[in-house]
Order: sequence, then structure tokens, then C-alpha cells
Amino acid sequence: MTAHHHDPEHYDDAFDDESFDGDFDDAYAAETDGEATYDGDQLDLAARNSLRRVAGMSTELADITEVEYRKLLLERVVLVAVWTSGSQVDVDNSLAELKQLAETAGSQVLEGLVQRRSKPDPATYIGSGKVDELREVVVATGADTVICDGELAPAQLRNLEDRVKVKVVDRTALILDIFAQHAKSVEGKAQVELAQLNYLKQRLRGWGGNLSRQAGGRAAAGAGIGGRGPGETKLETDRRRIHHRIAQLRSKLREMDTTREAKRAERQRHRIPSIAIVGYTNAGKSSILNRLTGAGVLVEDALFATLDPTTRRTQTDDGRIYTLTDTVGFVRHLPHDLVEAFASTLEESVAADLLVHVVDGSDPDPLGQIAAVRTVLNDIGAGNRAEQLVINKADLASPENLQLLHTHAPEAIVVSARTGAGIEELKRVIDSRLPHPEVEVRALVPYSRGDLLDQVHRSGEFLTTEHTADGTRIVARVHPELAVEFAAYAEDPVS
Ligand SMILES: Nc1nc2c(ncn2[C@@H]2O[C@H](COP(=O)(O)OP(=O)(O)OP(=O)(O)O)[C@@H](O)[C@H]2O)c(=O)[nH]1
Ligand SMILES: [Mg+2]
Repeated sequence: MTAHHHDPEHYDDAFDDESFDGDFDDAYAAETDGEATYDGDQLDLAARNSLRRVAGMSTELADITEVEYRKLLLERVVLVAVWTSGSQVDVDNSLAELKQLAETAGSQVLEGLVQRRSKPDPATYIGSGKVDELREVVVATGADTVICDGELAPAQLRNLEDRVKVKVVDRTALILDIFAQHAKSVEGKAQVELAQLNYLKQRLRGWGGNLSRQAGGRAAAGAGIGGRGPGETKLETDRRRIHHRIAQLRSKLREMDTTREAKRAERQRHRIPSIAIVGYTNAGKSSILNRLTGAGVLVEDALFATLDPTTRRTQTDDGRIYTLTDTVGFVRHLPHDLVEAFASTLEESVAADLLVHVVDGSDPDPLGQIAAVRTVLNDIGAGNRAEQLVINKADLASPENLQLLHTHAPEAIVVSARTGAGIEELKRVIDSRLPHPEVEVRALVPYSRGDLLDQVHRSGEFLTTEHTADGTRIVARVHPELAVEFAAYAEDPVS
């Protein structure tokens, strides 16, 4: 009585041809590529690797400081952190993460220094004595860059550079650099460039001064103005051009936002439930998307592998369609300019019916990850969305971690995108948490109206179907707009 007699082929054709043409871009094609292997087919990994450390993007700003900034190759680096609060373990975790970030940016980490202070030194971030020690380490290791674990004031960067005599960047610049290397879509690139320009705007003089002193160094090598120093006039020109470019990018991004808005409205019109996969960077979000949809999205053991949100459609076991959006990962102290620049892409998650929040169960501090992600979600106005916590990498996670997470979040589902463990349960939970259509209809639908049944399949749910001589007798739940179409075939409720 309850069997569905829909030919899947026919159904797919109808879906593709009618309402969703072009709506999911190449999603449809990618989806038919077959089962996810492993953590998914890693389609553009080769492309990504071949791009790594290719500096800069071509913009009209070919000759100004901003481009030099992007070309700074952070190769041999020393890390520095100021430890103001928290335990030794917290500091170690934070420095380990900074190391990972630096390596993601393509650097080789030579050494890490930590200083305990009640607060960072206003002039040089670390205290004066420590600056001398840092200088010695830099000389001894032959480092060309120092990366500070925080966001430094322009003056702090400048002073520190003056004292240690190599380039000094902060965590924000490092994250921006990674994003700049990874951004692929036109929109992603524009967002990152906007964030970089905003960051640079306040530090223009600092960077310029540093670059001029670094004549002959890597930073200045390809830049053209390294030996000259910017000079006031040049600075003024640069500043004006940066402002102009920022305005250009803003309006470009607004346009792209309109397109996205239209697509979202279209999905809304078809009432397709939507899920956004959110979580800390490298937690396995893309792997889970691949597991759930066979999407073939890039998976990489690197931070911020995903910058462009990818939307794939998929369906529950009983055939209800929903969309899954893979989003950019979050990190502790995500630069505010970046959050702002990515706000429009992140709105996708704000608008989702359900957030699937992925946590790396094997991380040394999974609760810290969860907290950092929730902070960003709050920032972008998605703090009160329905959320399903998913603990990933169960194959790697220690029993202690899993126990801790279970105590803290008993509702969480434990999965491994690698082995596939728990994925079926995740599907079931998603199924049960997707919004259900509100109107129940009972109808005898003539065989000539197979199109109506297709619509139920897509956007509603069959409770029962029965094939009779006169047509298909159904009980189904559908949206009000669709319910109207069944009026002509309505049957009285059978007792
Ligand atoms: N052992 C193990 N590794 C996993 C699992 N899931 C993902 N990984 C690995 O973790 C790394 C990150 O996976 P991604 O899916 O790219 O993570 P992500 O959250 O999309 O990362 P970003 O897009 O960079 O924020 C890759 O090396 C994956 O192969 C898992 O369940 N077990
Ligand atoms: Mg990803």
C-alpha cells in the first residue's frame, strides 16, 4: 500500500528540466559523478596544489603597496605569542594552531616563543627584553618573518620590525594571506581583497616603511619600489587608489549578492528545505558533504580548504529533496574584516532551516572549537538557528575526547566521514529534523496527472500511495500552494 511507484529516471528528468534549470549550477552534473570515495572525490586538489604560493591576483593595482603586501612570501618564520590568561595547555594549543596556519600559508616554522605577561606591551607587543631575545633567534635561525599570535596595532608592528629587522605580521594578516591563496571564485576573491584592503588601509605607512627598509629582501624583490620607499605623495596616491578600489569591490559584491538572493528566493519558492554545514576549519565539513551527496568537493588536510560555499541538492531516503551548503570554516579570532567580507556568503547559513555543526572529535580542544564557532554564528546572526552537532573523525578521536563531548553535548551524533561510521544515523536525524510540509491531502489522482505526483515527490511527502483502476490514491503532506492543485481530485477522508 505504501510503496512508491516512481521511476527514478523519470523523476530526475522532470526535476532537472522543469523547475531547477540552472539553479544549482554545475551541482547536478557533479552529483551524478558517483559515490564519494574515502573523504570524497577530491576534484581540484591537483589544481590547488599547483596554485599554491603563486602570489597575488591580477588587479588594476599592479604597482602599489597592496600588491606587494600580497606578494610577501612568508617562508622561514618564527612564531611569537603573549600568554595573558588560560593554562599552559591553552597556550600550547594556540601556538600549535598558529603553526598550522603558518604552514597552510606555505611557511616553514623554525621556532616559537611565548611570553607570559598580564597584557601585551603597547609599544612592541612582547616586552623589551623579549624583543632582544627574539632578534637573536631570528638571526640564529635565519628567519625572514615573525608572526605574532594576535592582532597588533600598526605601531606595534612597526616598532617590532624596527627592532628585529625582519618583516613582522600578525595572525590577522596570516589568515588573510591564506584566504587570498585559496579564494577561487570571483566573489571569494573580491571578498578577500576587500578584507585585505581594509586591513592594509590602516597600515599603509607601516608596510611601506618596512618594505623600503627591506630593499633586496624577498618582500621587495618583485615589488619594484622596494629600494625607494613610498614617500608622502606616493602614500597619498596609494591611499586614494585603495579607497577607490574598496568602493569598486563593495559595489561588485553587492551585485553578486543580488544574484545569490534571487537564487535563494527561487529555492524558497519551491520550498526546498536547506541545511548549512558549519564548523571549525579542517573539521571535515566538506568530507561530510561528500559523504552525504557524493559531491566531489575539495577535501584537504589544510586550514580553509573551502572558501566558496557549495550548494548541493540531495534527498532523504523517502525522496524528499533538500539542499546542503558547505561553508567556509571558522577559526578562533577570525579577523573581523573577513567575517564582514564573507557576511553575504555566510548569510546562506543564517537562512538555513538546520545547521549541521561539525566538530573535529580528534582536536585537542574540541569544546574550544565549538565555542569559537558559536561566537562567529552569533556574530553573523545565526546564533538561534536549529543546530545539529556532529562529532567527526570518530576513527581518530580519543575515548577521553568522545566522553567529554558526550557529557557536554549528549545530543551530538558521532560519525567518521572517513570510514562512513554514523553517516546513516546522521541521515536519519537530518531526515527527522527537516521541516515537514504542513497540509495533508487525500486525493485520487488520475494517471494523466503524473506531474502532480512528481511535485509531491520533490517538495512534499507521501504517507500512502495505492494504484487503482482510476488513478493513484494518495495521502500526502504538501505545502499550501500545492494543496490547492489537488482540490479537483480531493477525496473525503477514509475512516
Ligand atoms: N581520520 C579522519 N580524517 C578525516 C575525517 N573527515 C575528514 N578527514 C580529513 O580531515 C581533513 C579536512 O577535511 P575537510 O573535509 O577538507 O574539512 P573542512 O571542514 O571542509 O575544512 P575547511 O574547508 O578547510 O574548513 C582532510 O584531510 C580529510 O581527509 C574522518 O572522519 N576521519
Ligand atoms: Mg571544506
